[in-house]
Amino acid sequence: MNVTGVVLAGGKSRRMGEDKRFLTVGEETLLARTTSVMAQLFSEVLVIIAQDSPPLTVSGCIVHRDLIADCGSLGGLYTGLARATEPRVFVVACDMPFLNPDMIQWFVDRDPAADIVMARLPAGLQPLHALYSKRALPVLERMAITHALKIQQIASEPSLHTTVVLPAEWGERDPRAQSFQNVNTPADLDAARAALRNRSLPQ
Ligand SMILES: Nc1nc2c(ncn2[C@@H]2O[C@H](COP(=O)(O)OP(=O)(O)OP(=O)(O)O)[C@@H](O)[C@H]2O)c(=O)[nH]1
Repeated sequence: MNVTGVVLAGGKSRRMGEDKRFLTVGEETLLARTTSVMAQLFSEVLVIIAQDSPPLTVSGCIVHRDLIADCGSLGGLYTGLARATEPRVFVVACDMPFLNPDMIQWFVDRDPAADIVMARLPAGLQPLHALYSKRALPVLERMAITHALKIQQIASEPSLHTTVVLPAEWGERDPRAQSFQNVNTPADLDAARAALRNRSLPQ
């Protein structure tokens, strides 16, 4: 479908206090959960790690190091987009325990003419469950150079066509917005594990 899947996995996990990628939710680590959903959808899946990260191997994925250092998730997105062999990428964070393949597919199909497809949540735009075309690369590069690292700001870039998906649209598919949740703290991790246990209970 001319889209590369990108999983950002180069964060410092400061709020968690230990490397989030290898914490388990259910049977699998967060990194294995996210990459296995992406591998169901995309024939090329890239995992982007920090420049100073120890080596990492992820089954079925190609691992790249950040091309630019110290630019946080924006640097990871830039690297994924630059390294992708397809003209567009769908990017997620490695700490999203409830990625939904149908929802991702729906985002990918939502507006083939757009340079960016991003959800608006009640708290604001969610740039790490989003589609980007390579046309966004020069803008991301400029943002990195000027250290304007809030990826959401790309949505108001006049040279790019951004489609914002509103809660009224995605909410039909995922009323609890679980697709967009990420795990930052030990309390978030406990909540994700509890949500998974509740899901597996017979209704
Ligand atoms: N490749 C890459 N990914 C990053 C970088 N910084 C953050 N990420 C990823 O971007 C996503 C969101 O990161 P955050 O949760 O905001 O940051 P974090 O560093 O993981 O956690 P904190 O240290 O608690 O802020 C996660 O998937 C991170 O692994 C980076 O410098 N490079």
